[in-house]
Amino acid sequence: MKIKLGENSYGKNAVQLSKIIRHPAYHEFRQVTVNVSLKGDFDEAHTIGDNSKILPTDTQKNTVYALAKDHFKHSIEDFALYLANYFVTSQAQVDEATIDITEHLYHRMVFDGVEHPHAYISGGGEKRTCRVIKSASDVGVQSGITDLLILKTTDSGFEKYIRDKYTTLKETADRILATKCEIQWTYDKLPADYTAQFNGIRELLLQTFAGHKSLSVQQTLYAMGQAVLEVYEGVREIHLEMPNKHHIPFNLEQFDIQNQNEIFIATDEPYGLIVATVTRE
Ligand SMILES: O=c1[nH]c(=O)c2[nH]c(=O)[nH]c2[nH]1
Repeated sequence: MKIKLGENSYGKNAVQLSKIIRHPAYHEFRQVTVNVSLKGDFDEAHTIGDNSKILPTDTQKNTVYALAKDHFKHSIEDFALYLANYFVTSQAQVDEATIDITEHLYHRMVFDGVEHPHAYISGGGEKRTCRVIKSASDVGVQSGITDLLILKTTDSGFEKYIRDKYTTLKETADRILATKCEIQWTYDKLPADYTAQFNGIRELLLQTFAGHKSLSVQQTLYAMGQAVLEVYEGVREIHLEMPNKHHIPFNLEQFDIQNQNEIFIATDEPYGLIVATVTRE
């Protein structure tokens, strides 16, 4: 029986890096989680235990910290591009490097309308993400947002769906729409300023969600993706995952109280999960 090694990669996951950028009048604080993954000529490490082409994952982790000193100044995409390029160009046996970065967001505290110079508050659970895949001849960049928890209290319904013998769901023309989005997009044209474009896309996603008269999560998801592709010509496609975080009207009639769409029970599980990629023809 012939056995051979299939596709393989290795690297360091969950490298936790914080950085202070010290300006004279204020500090910038950044906190990121970095994953490094390398593909290349690593067959013999697997088949005969020859580690001569293995850059230890411990060294990969150290490299992230060392390069952050001078090269993590702007967007996570810029830093990921630098790291990926470093691993591909400095290690002959590495054919492809994948760098995933998740940025934990903080905002400067604001007192009487003035930003504090060095005190921060968490931006909530929302995180900015990117993935760079770099080979000698090619580079792919993906940007995104995860754990973006958004909710609207009206302009959402769900009606006229299939009804069969197992259907118990009541139709509603006015429900809470809540979701925790995970969104990624890829580029036909890489932006000069990833952060400016990220902020613009995030705002447009939120505006579309807020303004949409939703007949379903599916329709709102598509409208959000469509808006981004219409406004940002350099974006190739956008992938959205939107769990339906149900808030179900609570039965107050059992206490002879009328529930006029005011009191709900939030249920975490099970939850609907709506997923789509919106792309260009
Ligand atoms: O927006 C929705 N889409 C569905 O597919 C679905 N299914 C369901 O039970 N509720 C909802 N809501």
